[in-house]
Amino acid sequence: MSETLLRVEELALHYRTRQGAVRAVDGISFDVERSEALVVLGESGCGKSTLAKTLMRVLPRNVGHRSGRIVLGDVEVSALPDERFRREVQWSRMALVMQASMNALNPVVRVGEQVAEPLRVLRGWSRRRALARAAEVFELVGVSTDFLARYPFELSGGMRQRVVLAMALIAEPELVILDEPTSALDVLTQASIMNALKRIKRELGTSFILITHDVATSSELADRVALMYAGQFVEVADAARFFAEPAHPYSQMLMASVPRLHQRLRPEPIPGQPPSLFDPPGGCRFAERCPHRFARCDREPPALPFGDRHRVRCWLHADDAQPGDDS
Ligand SMILES: Nc1ncnc2c1ncn2[C@@H]1O[C@H](COP(=O)(O)OP(=O)(O)OP(=O)(O)O)[C@@H](O)[C@H]1O
Repeated sequence: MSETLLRVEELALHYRTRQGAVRAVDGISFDVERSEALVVLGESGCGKSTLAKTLMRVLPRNVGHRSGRIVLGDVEVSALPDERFRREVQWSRMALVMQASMNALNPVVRVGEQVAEPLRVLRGWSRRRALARAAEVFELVGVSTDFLARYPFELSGGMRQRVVLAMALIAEPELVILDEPTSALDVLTQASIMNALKRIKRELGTSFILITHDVATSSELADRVALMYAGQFVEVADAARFFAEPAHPYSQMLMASVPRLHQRLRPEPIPGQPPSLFDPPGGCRFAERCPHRFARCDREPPALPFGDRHRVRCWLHADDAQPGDDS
């Protein structure tokens, strides 16, 4: 039986800047089940990293508005004070592999020690016990235990990325958030890391939120897909359904823009640019670029239910809305 691990309701995070508020995450709701991988797709700047950082509470100082509920298991983690969140949730129940974190390993500390560190800090384990556990996790992510005593500069990019993944997994969190974990790597290394993630999901029952702009790689792991646009999720659906029959016009155009082998039609780029997050348009945020725009798009569409666990933020899918309808 499936069981909800993470429930996010109306999450919003705006940054304060001299030019005004940047509405990087603006009313996002979704859930993730145990042992499920949700892939968050979206163009650069749409708010994907901000979503990850908001969930994990690793935010810069210039946070303006923050609201919404985050429930992990049966704990409303968004209501916990920082200190309790750090002690009880961060890294132990929910871990984050930040964008480019493989380049942020400490250059003067052996990688085994770095991976073992969270167990020493969070659980007070001895160095020896923590290193023994680090060796197990190295095997899980496909790094030979011979590498435990090496320094980061002695490892390839792919190996460093696996080490960072091991660090996220060491305390056996129920949820791991990965922000563009393979974008700097070659395709074979990407595929091998995706396979390791699939195995971990199956064997440990870990849930993943994988953030990426790479449709092809993400399809390997995805059970569900959320497509983000200008701070909002425009569609959330089962992966098979999303890839075969995307419902939102942006999803359809995104899928048509992905080059495929054996495809007769040429991939079509999406014309135009996403709106500014300083002052996003009042109606549908995709309307400017949408070939199906009609009068109702001047009003902001809600995330409309469209079958089981499928939501689409588009008036075309409101039962009573049709193109040509001026209401
Ligand atoms: N600390 C900050 N202060 C102000 N604005 C910020 C800050 N961090 C990010 N932004 C802005 O918030 C928006 C969302 O950024 P974010 O990094 O979350 O997007 P992204 O989808 O992860 O992009 P990418 O794929 O390029 O990393 C962008 O307009 C970005 O310029």
